[in-house]
Amino acid sequence: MRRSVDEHLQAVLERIAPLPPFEQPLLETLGLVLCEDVDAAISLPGFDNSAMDGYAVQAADLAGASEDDPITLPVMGDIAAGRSRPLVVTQGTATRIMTGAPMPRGADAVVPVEWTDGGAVSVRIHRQPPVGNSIRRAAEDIRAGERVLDQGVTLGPRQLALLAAVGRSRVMARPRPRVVVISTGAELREPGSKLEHGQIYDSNSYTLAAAARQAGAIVYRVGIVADDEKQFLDTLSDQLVRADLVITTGGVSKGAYDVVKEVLRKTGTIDFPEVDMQPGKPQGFGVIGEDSTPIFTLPGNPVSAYVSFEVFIRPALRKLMGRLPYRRQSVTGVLLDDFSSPKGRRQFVRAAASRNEDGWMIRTVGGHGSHLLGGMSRANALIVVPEEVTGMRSGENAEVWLLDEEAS
Ligand SMILES: Nc1nc2c(c(=O)[nH]1)N[C@H]1C(S)=C(S)[C@@H](COP(=O)(O)OP(=O)(O)OC[C@H]3O[C@@H](n4cnc5c(N)ncnc54)[C@H](O)[C@@H]3O)O[C@H]1N2
Ligand code: MOO
Repeated sequence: MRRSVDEHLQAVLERIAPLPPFEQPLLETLGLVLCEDVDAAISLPGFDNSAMDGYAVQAADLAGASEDDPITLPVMGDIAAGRSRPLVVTQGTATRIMTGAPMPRGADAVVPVEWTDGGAVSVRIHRQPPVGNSIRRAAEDIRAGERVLDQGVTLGPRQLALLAAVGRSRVMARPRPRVVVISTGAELREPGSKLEHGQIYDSNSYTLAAAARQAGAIVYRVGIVADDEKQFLDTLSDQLVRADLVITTGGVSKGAYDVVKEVLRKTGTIDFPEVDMQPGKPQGFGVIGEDSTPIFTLPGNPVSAYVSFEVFIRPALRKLMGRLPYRRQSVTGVLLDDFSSPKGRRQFVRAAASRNEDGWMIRTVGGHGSHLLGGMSRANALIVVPEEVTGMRSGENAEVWLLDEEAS
């Protein structure tokens, strides 16, 4: 089976439904999509309060106060922030007040401490405050009952600030997808262990676990499963209970030991198309197990696995989370290198994109080989070369995806 990139992406997204929302503790919802309209239960501020450390007064008592002609008032008490018993300021008196403390009845202005001698028993004031000076009014920010957040927004630090301020400890949000990452291959060893000739360290499970976590998922990196049919199936069925999505790498091309494909083909619920792209031609996607959990079987070559994540899995994760848009931010920039591209396949070329006063400048990094991790580590972008294009030259405009940017 052959598919274009767009056909395969469409086939993937058709099988993925957003996860049902549930109520979660506030901090857990960072980066998640809010699934309720939130109306404020209280006003902000909840009461008139002081914007400054100083003295609550009746402004009329200070008419004419100046450096040359200060006015002294007796200080009747102290109001710290958090005080709930109301005080009263009567004519001809002052009360010391701290920032955020409730305004005492009778007072109509706050004199900042800088306009005074700072006295605790009596205070000498050398400037006249206008009525209302340094008072933060009840409800001037948010009115009780007002709609403060609409469902569909992605929750970030600023939105969490507001939710906490109006008293919400939990909100309805679409949860993080739980993603299981499995590497297959007899040649694979854990980083930190000793390699024999012919063995390599498993990097793909780290790439994919990190990429999925960055996309907002909770990740279980299972690590390495040897090319053994029973072990692979046992691992998979063990892991399915905690997965909203499974990713495997390796074992999907035409090798004699391509276990993943051999085993999963038998389920009949997973397609193994050749997708017209480079890298990332051998793809697998379908559903597995009682809950029809989506599973991606990515090619083992490290760059192919990573590019496949960006092209297919990141959009799938964003759909599970209900987050639009599915794609990375893409920009057009000026190419600084020449390269060729296979006809009929969409090529994703590792590149370094930087911005100067003329716009985005795009330089390719490393070679085209799907095993070249050095160049990939220096890339921050992928040049997207359309199927019909067979080469690009320095000076041409190119579309790139910025790999460190969220699209908004
Ligand atoms: N005769 C053909 N051979 C290959 C074809 C083809 O069409 N005909 N396609 C090539 C392409 S394109 C790709 S991509 C790979 C896909 O291979 P598999 O998915 O079967 O993966 P493996 O054979 O297991 O591994 C390929 C390569 O990647 C290394 N690898 C695997 N897993 C990891 C890992 N977890 N961390 C780091 N590196 C890993 C593995 O050692 C191999 O070098 O097939 C081509 N062959
Ligand atoms: O298509 Mo493979 O994924 O290029 O190296």
